[in-house]
Order: sequence, then structure tokens, then C-alpha cells
Amino acid sequence: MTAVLERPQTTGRPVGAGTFRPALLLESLPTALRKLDPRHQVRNPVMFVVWVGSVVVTVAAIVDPSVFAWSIAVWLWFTVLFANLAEAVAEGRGRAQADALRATRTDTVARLEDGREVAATELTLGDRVVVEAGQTIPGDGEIVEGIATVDESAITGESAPVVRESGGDLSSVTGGTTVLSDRIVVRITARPGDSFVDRMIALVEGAQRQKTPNEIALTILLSALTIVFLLAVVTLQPMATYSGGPQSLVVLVALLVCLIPTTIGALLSAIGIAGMDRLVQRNVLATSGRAVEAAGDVSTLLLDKTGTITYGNRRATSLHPLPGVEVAELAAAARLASLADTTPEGRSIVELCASAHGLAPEATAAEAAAAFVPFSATTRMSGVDVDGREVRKGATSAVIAWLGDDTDRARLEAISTEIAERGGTPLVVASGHVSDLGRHDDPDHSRAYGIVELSDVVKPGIAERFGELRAMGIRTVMITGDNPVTARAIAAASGVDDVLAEATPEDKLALIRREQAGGRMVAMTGDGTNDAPALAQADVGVAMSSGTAAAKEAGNMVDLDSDPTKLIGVVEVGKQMLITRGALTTFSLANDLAKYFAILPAMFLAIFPQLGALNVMRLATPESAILSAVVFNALVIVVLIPLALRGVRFRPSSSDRLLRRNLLVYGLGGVAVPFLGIFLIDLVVRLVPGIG
Ligand SMILES: Nc1ncnc2c1ncn2[C@@H]1O[C@H](COP(=O)(O)OP(=O)(O)OP(=O)(O)O)[C@@H](O)[C@H]1O
Ligand SMILES: [K+]
Ligand SMILES: [Mg+2]
Repeated sequence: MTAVLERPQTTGRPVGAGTFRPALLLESLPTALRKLDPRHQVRNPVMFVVWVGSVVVTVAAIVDPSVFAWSIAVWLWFTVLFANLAEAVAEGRGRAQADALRATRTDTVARLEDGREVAATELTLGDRVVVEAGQTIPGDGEIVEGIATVDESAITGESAPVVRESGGDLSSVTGGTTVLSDRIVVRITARPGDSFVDRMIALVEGAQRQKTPNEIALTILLSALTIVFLLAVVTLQPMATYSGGPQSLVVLVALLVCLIPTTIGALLSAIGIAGMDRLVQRNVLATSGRAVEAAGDVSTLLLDKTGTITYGNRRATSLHPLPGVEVAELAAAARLASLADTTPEGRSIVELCASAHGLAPEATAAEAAAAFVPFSATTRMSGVDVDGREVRKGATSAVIAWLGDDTDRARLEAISTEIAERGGTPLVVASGHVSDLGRHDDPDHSRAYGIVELSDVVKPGIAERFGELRAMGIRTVMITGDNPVTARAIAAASGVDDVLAEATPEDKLALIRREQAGGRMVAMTGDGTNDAPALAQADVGVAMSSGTAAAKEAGNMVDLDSDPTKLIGVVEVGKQMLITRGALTTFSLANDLAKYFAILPAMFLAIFPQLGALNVMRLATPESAILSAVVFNALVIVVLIPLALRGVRFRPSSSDRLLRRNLLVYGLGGVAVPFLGIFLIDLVVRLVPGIG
């Protein structure tokens, strides 16, 4: 199975022009012809008007044939066809991606835990399947038992195997990927036909594409403009008749089509499809076009410290016992509190105790029988209850609060601050007794042993990325469950704009609501079940593919590479889509000026010879002028298809500056280009007998 998806871009740069092949135009022609069906056209009001105009002019040409009438009729049909072509080409590229994705869907046989074998397509929610080394995972699910290395290259294109295991935030597996080692039990979380890959296929093929809110707003605006021009053209006729020069139906339709915003009307849906494609090329699956659009409007980016800004392999690096405590005693307690802790932090503590202090990395039978208290982002502690003794490790403030007053608080805080100031994370190790009252502040039995230092490293290059985001007017906020001192140290090293430390999942949710209340659009990434509420609340929630099913359900995008920094690229894709749409709208509207100068003098030259002065392009005859404008109007759509698909290039800068720059480039360009274009087309068109 060799599904080849384009590799994701390592930087957030737009995918290059290489993704558009001119041959695509020809390949998409049959689809474009099929789209001439009026039931399809009616969904795009601007192009529907052109379609009706083409019918009207064709009838007029049949009734009263002339080279001019037939030429206009043919080029009006071309205009509709070219618009269809833009959409068909965009969909065609999506189809190629869909085929690559489809190749990952398996027709494998799934082995259920109870030994029965069923086809992968027959699996239902909650089925537990066993997958062993060399076998393909039959569907999306969560590992409920075991740990395995998985080859996800079929969906991510990334050849390095990844570790997936039950329990933590790395428990998700995707159907179509292959287990390389060990044996896992997977609980199926998606119905066949409704997996992430299935949903993505439907999206990139355009089958489920619904107009996004901005797209709808723009369509309404373009429709309104079309109605205004329609009224203007219709009311022109009585005036023309009064002046003694009634216009033919063919000329009136030609004028109308040239004035209504056909360029953006033709390219609008291609721009939307292309934005979605660009995300898929980066291995990000969006569940709606709306999410992609929202990404372009994001003004606050919430980023996890651990794993996004830092490498995230926060590992225990040293032990700091309190005065009067043997380091061996601290190591023993730290190990005990971590034996059943499957988080990377927990495992690294057991490893440190084994490598530096000679303690056994495996739990004895008695130790394994102890009641494990798992880490939670709310308690910020974890540990075991054994023989009426509670052994805990956790964030300094959390453990001090748990121990009560009678601890060497000052000393614990001093060591913690020292660790935190170098960007490390302190974990206090302590134990207490379960008293009859269920309290832990029995001074005879509660004690702290010391501190485990966890270290993590800030990713290189992250400060530059934040600089670019700042230039775009996007605020970056680092959110972390870690203490404020560590948070500030990492914030300073990474150049993030703001920090929220000791954040519980509720705090994250509240922060998002606060930003949104201020009218800001918020994007965030997450992988844990804890992140699910915040992912759902955020305007753009990117869940890691490796994350829990809850996180993936809550977000509106999934990153197949599980790379939290991808969020930055996602925002860039969204921005580029909005900028492209704005630039082509500007261009489309600015085009009108030249067409006006081409057509109006031509229409009334017979009655008002003075209008000849307005014929600045020196067009040969009234017929050649009108036909040239119509031909230009059609050709400009084809010429702009690559730009619509590739997206307008942009440098990171504020929205205001971008807007001004685009108005200048695409506004002035939109005014100038058609003058030249129509002039050149007229040189050819005038050679046609009956026109020139
Ligand atoms: N396995 C663990 N056992 C006990 N305490 C832990 C464990 N893991 C983390 N902690 C403590 O809980 C705090 C919060 O952890 P949490 O995972 O919620 O946030 P974080 O990983 O620091 O930040 P981020 O949101 O960037 O992932 C940590 O700073 C640490 O002090
Ligand atoms: K037009
Ligand atoms: Mg965390």
C-alpha cells in the first residue's frame, strides 16, 4: 500500500505553484461541461445570470444570425465554461488527494478480542480488536491495552514509526496504519465509513462542501451588485430608445455580463476548495470549510508549553533532597509514586531512579497491588496509596497545599524557584497518612522528601515564528499547568506574548471565552481529554491525531502528524485563503472601469459621435470593442485559475497593511490590466470579417 500524500511543508510557506499543471485544465473539461446543467449553475447567482444571458444571446443569434451575435454567444458560453473549469480543476486536485487517502482504507480482516474474525467494514462502535506486529489496524480507535510502535506513513507520509499506548494522551490509532511491534487491543471509535479519513475524502472531493459564512456574505454582496447592474442595463434601453439608438439584446447582455463581478463569481468556490486542499497537503484534516476560514481570522493563538513550545519530552534529570533526607529515601519515594504512572514524566522518574540510584525499574508484586492515583491536570499530583500511607509527587504548590501547614515550605519553595528559573519543572515528593478523618495534615506522618527536577528544552526557531505571528497582528498565549516561574522562564526564552500558568482545563476554557467576548477569534491545539472542552470552545481547535478520541471529536481539525506547532501553519493557510478571496474580488470589481470605457462609447457612437473621444483604447469598431471586452472577461477567468488555486503570496504583516497593499496591487492592476488586454484582443478580433 503506497498512498503518496504530498509531504507537509516544514515551514508555514504556501505550497508552490508546482501544484497546478496546465494539463489539469484539459482533464477537467468533461466535468466542466457537465456543470453547465442549470441545476448546478443556479447555486452561483452571478454565473447563473451569465448562463441565462448565454441562452438569450444564442436564441437571438438563431433568430437573427450575424457573425457578431454568434461570436458573443460563443464567448458567453466560454465564460460559463471557464468558471466551471475553475471549480472542476480545484475538485480534481482534491480527488487526487482523496484517492491517496482512500488507498489507506483497508479491506483487512479484523480479529475481535473473543477470537471471531470479521471484515473491517463490518466493525461497529465499541468492538475490541486485537492487532499484532505486521498487521494493519482495521479502523479508527483507542488502544485499551498494550503499547506498540505504529507505522503511520500510509496517512502521514512520515516514515519514522511512532509509539502508541493505552492510558495516556497517545492512545489513538488510525485505520490503515500498521503495527510494527508488539500487540495491542483497540476499541473501535468510528463506524466504518465515518472515520476521519472517510470524512476527509468527502470533504476534499467537494461532496460535502458547504458555503462558509464569509463566502455566503460575499455571494450576497455579489448578487446585490448583479441586481444593481441588471437594473442599470435594463433602464438603459428606454433612454437609448429616447435618444434614437435602441440597443440590440445581444449588446445589452454583453454589457451586463462585462459589468457584473464574473471573475470573482467564477473563482470563489475554487478558492475555497483550494484552501481546504492546502490544509490536507500539510496533513491537517478539517471537518469543515468554516474552520479553515475561521483560521484566517484568528487573532489569538493558545499554545501549550509542553510539546509545542518545548520539545515536550519533559524528563527527570536530578533529585534534590530536603536537608536531613537521604537521597536514597527521596529516590525510593519518587520511584514508588511513579511506578504505575504512564505519563512521560512518570516513566522518566522511574528511569532516573534506576540509572542513577540503582533501584529496580519494575514493580514487585506487592508494589503492583498498591492503589494507583493517576495524574490529573486538576490535582496536579499523582502517586499511590499503600499500607495506609499515601505517597504523592506533584506541582510544588499542589503538594504544599496537600501536606498542610507543617512543612518546610520555605525550603521547598526556594529549591523550586531555583529549578523554575532555569525553565525546569519541580515536582515535590511527599507522603502522608490516611487518618480517620481522611486528612493528611498529621504532623507525625506527613513529610516532604525533596524535589525531582524535570527538564525540557525550548524548540529552536520558535521565537522567529512568534515574531511573524506578531507582525500579522496575532497574539500568542502560552498556557501551561506548570508553575508561574517556570512558565515565565520558558516564555522569555520563546518570545511568546503572554502566559497563563497553573492553568486547569477550566482556566483554559475561561481564557478562550474571555478572548472571544473581546471579539477575538481563538485557535488552540490539544491532545488530551482534558483539552476537549477548550478545543470545542475555540474557533479553531486542532486535535493531535495521536490524542484521545474525545479531543478529536471536540476539535474541528485533526493534525495527522501530531505536531502542535502546525497550528501556526493552519492560521497561515486560512489567512492566505481570505487574502486571495479579497484580492480577486478587488481585481474583479476594478476591471469594470476598462470594460465600461470599451463598451459604452461603442454603444452610443452612432448617436453621439463625440463619445469617440472616450474610445481611449482606439478599438476598431463598436462590434470589435464589445466582443473584445467579452473575450477578455472570459479569458481572465482562465488566467487567474492558477492564482486562485495557489493563493496570493503574502508576507507576514498586519491585516491593515495587507489590505492596503492588496488594494493597491489588485485594485490598480485590476484597472490597468483590462485596458491592455482589451486593446490587444481587439487587434486580433478586428481581423474577423463582419466584426472589424
Ligand atoms: N505525572 C505527573 N505526576 C505528578 N505531577 C505532574 C505529572 N505531570 C505533571 N505534573 C505536574 O502538574 C503540572 C501540570 O501539568 P500539566 O500536564 O497539566 O501541564 P503542563 O504539561 O505543565 O503544561 P502544558 O499545558 O503545556 O502541557 C506540571 O507542571 C507538574 O508540576
Ligand atoms: K464581469
Ligand atoms: Mg501536559
